[in-house]
Amino acid sequence: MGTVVESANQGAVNLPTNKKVAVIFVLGGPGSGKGTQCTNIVEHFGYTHLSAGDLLRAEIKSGSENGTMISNMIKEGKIVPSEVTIKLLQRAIQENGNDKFLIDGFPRNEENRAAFELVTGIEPEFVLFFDCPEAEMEKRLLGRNQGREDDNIETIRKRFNVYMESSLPVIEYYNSKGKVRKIDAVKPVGEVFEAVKAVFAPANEKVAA
Ligand SMILES: Nc1ncnc2c1ncn2[C@@H]1O[C@H](COP(=O)(O)OP(=O)(O)O)[C@@H](O)[C@H]1O
Ligand SMILES: Nc1ccn([C@@H]2O[C@H](COP(=O)(O)OP(=O)(O)O)[C@@H](O)[C@H]2O)c(=O)n1
Ligand SMILES: [Mg+2]
Repeated sequence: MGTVVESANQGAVNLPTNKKVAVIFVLGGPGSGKGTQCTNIVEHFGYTHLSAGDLLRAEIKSGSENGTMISNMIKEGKIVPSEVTIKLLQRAIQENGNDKFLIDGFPRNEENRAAFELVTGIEPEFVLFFDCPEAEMEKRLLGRNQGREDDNIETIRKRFNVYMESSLPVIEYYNSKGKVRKIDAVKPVGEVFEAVKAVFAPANEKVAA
């Protein structure tokens, strides 16, 4: 594994002192296959998968006071204020015994990125970026069938706009720091995972393929 980063413990919801965690951000457009590949990575390389979208959807279901706001933002394809999402991520990291995490779908804009760094002091080991053409992502989202309120063509278009305007710049930021591992995500699931394995295997040799 690469450098392990220690939490700076500056935020309102702190990670336990000295809890060392390695974080990989998993980014890419809506429908690029982030969740699908995270499931494979968990199985093969022992990471814990934290999907920002899943945590937000669970927060709605839990009847939280923020539920209505989160639900409205997801229906509009907008990005929820980072303090809400970061608290959910911090809690999930804190409650988990593992020390290595895939953070899927976060940071999605500059505000997410800067606030997470400030509050947790965590820098990602690297960013796994699933690069996929919009037409393929659209086809996948329309066929996803998970009953999601945002997988309709109107919201999908809004999510693509947010991705282009707000999320791609975050990927560019990490690219300029040499941290992006880009994967061609248009291929079938198994082929994409072969490319993912090539990124993870050198640092995780303890786990058999
Ligand atoms: N490489 C792939 N080829 C075809 N379909 C895929 C591929 N990867 C994922 N899918 C399907 O596309 C949809 C979106 O995948 P998902 O992993 O949920 O993407 P994301 O989390 O990036 O939105 C799902 O229905 C999934 O089964
Ligand atoms: N960092 C994040 C991640 C998701 N979200 C919200 O959750 C929605 C769904 O995110 P997701 O990651 O589950 O979506 P996919 O990229 O997996 O299709 C986004 O469109 C946003 O409305 C957010 O506000 N902030
Ligand atoms: Mg997803």
